[in-house]
Amino acid sequence: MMQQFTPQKFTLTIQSGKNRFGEQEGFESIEIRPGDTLSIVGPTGSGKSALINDIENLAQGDSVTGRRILINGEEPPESFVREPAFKPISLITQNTRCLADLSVEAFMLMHIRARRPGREDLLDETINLANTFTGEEISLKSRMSGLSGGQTRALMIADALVIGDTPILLLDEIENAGIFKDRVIQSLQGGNKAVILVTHDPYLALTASRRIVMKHGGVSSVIEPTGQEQHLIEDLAIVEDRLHQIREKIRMGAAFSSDSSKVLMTAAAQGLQLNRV
Ligand SMILES: Nc1ncnc2c1ncn2[C@@H]1O[C@H](COP(=O)(O)OP(=O)(O)OP(=O)(O)O)[C@@H](O)[C@H]1O
Repeated sequence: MMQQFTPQKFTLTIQSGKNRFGEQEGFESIEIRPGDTLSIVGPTGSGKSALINDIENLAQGDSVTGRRILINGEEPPESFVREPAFKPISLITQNTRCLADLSVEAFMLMHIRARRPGREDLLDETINLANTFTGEEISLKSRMSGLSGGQTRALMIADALVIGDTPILLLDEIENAGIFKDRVIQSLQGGNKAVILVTHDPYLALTASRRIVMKHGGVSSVIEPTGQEQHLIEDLAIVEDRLHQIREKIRMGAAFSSDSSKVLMTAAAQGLQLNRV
């Protein structure tokens, strides 16, 4: 029987370890509860994936960083790590691929039977949600192995949200995955999960409720926004929207005239000014 977690009672704690130079990290412990969003930022090689992996593997001082991950204040039982049905954490990376040569329908039903027996109704909900995340529609009859990278990620995220139902969701740089990230984030924020995402995307990084900054393989600081960044977030949303429109036009094969840039910059400037009023 699968483990059910009560969101109100679930806490994941990261206890600090050491950076690449053997120095203690810049925090003692970080507590994460369902409903929290945390972004992990930092330059290449700064230890973002290592942090995500520590959380995924529920490290107990046994990784290169020496961090420990507690569940509800205690060392989690071995079954949380080894048995997929008990694991309270889902991880989706850019490399998440499905090797099963099944139809989408058969794969999803298999997962529902393992995690949510009797809830076959979740199949449609999952596919519909996945199709809001991707521009290329996924059908129940598609082969899992034939899905594009964007379709696979869209389906895996919808699956983690609707069927997996784990209290912690880890996303490793999903912004490059050919999905509508704003829609994904909206869905993630509505749920009773904690979302921890590694990102190089300014909008995703700033909209999280806490920002973990990585340096030399360790956490150098944890920023808790005070509201001062709100204007910047609103401006970024306008810029993002313009970029999205251009990206979609390019995908559809559009070419642009020499006026396009002027029109774009004026529209963006107007948007930013309106935003200031
Ligand atoms: N605290 C640490 N002590 C020792 N080695 C570490 C530590 N943290 C990370 N490393 C090692 O440093 C290397 C780079 O770390 P990692 O892949 O996590 O960086 P990253 O920020 O995810 O990089 P990228 O942005 O390129 O994906 C890895 O080999 C990792 O095992």
